[in-house]
Amino acid sequence: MRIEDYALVGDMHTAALVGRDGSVDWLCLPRFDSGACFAALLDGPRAGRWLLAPAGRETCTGRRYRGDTLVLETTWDSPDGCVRVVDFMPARGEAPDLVRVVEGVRGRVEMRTELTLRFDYGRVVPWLRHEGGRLAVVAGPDAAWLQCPIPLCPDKKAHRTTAAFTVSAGDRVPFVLTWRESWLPRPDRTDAEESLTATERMWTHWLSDCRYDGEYGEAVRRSLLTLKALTYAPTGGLVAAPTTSLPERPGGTRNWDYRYSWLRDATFTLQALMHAGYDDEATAWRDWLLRAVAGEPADLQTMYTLDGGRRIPEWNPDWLAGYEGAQPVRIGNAASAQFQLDVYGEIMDCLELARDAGLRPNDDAWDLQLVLMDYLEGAWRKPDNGLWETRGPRRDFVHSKVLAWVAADRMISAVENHGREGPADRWRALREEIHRDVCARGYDPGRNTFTQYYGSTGLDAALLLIPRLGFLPLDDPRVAGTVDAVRRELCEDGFVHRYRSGTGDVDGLIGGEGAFLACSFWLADALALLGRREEARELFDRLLAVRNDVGLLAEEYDAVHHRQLGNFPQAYSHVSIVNTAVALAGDSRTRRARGHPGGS
Ligand SMILES: OC[C@H]1O[C@H](O[C@H]2O[C@H](CO)[C@@H](O)[C@H](O)[C@H]2O)[C@H](O)[C@@H](O)[C@@H]1O
Repeated sequence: MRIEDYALVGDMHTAALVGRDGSVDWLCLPRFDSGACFAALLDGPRAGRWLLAPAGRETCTGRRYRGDTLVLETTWDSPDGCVRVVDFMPARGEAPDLVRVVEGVRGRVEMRTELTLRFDYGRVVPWLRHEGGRLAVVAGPDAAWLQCPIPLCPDKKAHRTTAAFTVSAGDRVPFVLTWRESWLPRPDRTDAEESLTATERMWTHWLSDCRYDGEYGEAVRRSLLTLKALTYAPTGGLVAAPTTSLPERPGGTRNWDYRYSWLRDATFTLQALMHAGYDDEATAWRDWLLRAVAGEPADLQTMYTLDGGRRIPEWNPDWLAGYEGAQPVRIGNAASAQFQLDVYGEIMDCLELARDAGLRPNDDAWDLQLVLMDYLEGAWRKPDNGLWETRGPRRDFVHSKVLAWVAADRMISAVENHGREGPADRWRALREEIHRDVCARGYDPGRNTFTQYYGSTGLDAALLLIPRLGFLPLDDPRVAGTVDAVRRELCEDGFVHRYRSGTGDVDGLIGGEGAFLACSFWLADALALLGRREEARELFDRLLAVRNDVGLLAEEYDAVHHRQLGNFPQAYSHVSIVNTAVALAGDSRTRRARGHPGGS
């Protein structure tokens, strides 16, 4: 399956990817960052999957989400008959369920199912047994239970279960797979039909609070649902994506684990949620942030586990061949130990935005900001790994320094506009100093553009954020100059690359990558802010057209082969859909671009 052949179902603790062939090829249980029990995505069926489809048929003829929900309908239609599989994960009760209901629509259709559970990312082959009218699949700490009304044929040698059955028009055949710790008694039975009604109602109800009513409603609503699905309900933490190691170039090595909560990605998400009227979710994330980053400011991480934990060691499950052979597969993420200067600015920006939007105040926020700002005053000159998490030498990335400016600017704003107490004059002087430094060392007057890092002539799509961040007034020629330079030098068929990659000079990684979708949306935002709305709209429409048939986007796009690349679905990309749609609607809650305090 291509990456865009998958759709997402989830229960806000974890999520599954369902292919157009009716196979669930990715599912980590019990939460996003647990071991996968279906890892076929990264190694084919032997690593675990659950196929449920008409016998002898490959891909479906159509699929869609039911209305504004995460209930997926996959349909196979042929002259002989029509059948639908309805997939969803009910809101988490005592144990996670994946429910699949086969609906006979027309005629008679021969169906088959094949359930291959492999715990720990395909490594652990469990035992199968029948217990209490259900199939039990057990190994080590994991147990899964399958409940269905048809006879199953466990293949004890191959350690998988198959079944063949026929559905006629009007038939409904429910399957429920439930996970539980192996030492606990078997879970209560789940009523598939009741769960279906409740799940539909839950998503529809959640989305009914959406305040966006612009022309891009369908794309915004699907993106909001996706972001909600990527949020870990117990803590408010958000995964960057529910997958690991979907390559940023076919067969390449840029394969990363995104099942963690990045401060940067989540900050953008907070903006999107607030734009759409989801203040409760935004508050939950703000409070997650304050818990996660409490501690020594020098120990601030760029990403945390879903509950705010800090240890995310990176390792390779070498038994997995990788998506279409892309090696290595990575679990964990070594970028968690990097120094990324921009994160401080993103935190300050996000907390100030929360104040501007009138989110319920949190007493700890300002104390934390004071401590972080103290640290930043001494640290902003240090080279860092940048927002792209380069694994090459640390540099003085211009975007990182701009974000240090943002940190000072938002602290001053909190004093000036929200009555917070702090050394505003000192911060004003710092803001001025950073501004001067960036304009002197990070700007190429010959080409009228900011550059990627001090001393480099390369460009960086992160510079597209300059207008939105308010670092310079919108009519400053350096702003349009930078936007046009990025467009000229980093675009491929209209899609924006993060920077020129491939040689290892910047990021220490050999081999290029696709166009980065979030950056492409940032170009649309920048054009809109510069008043070039038609260009912005045209680009936005092109980007929306790249979404798959159920409205989902990965991290990157291969503009040559027209394929999605990288982890999927990616919060960064969906956040960008919401933020750009709001920018195009000219929503007043889209702050920024308000000037250039602290420099010229
Ligand atoms: O390209 C190298 C880096 O790629 C990943 O980082 C990217 O994803 C993050 C999560 O969405 C995002 O915050 C960051 O800006 C992106 O560059 C990967 O996680 C890194 O380990 C890797 O070095």
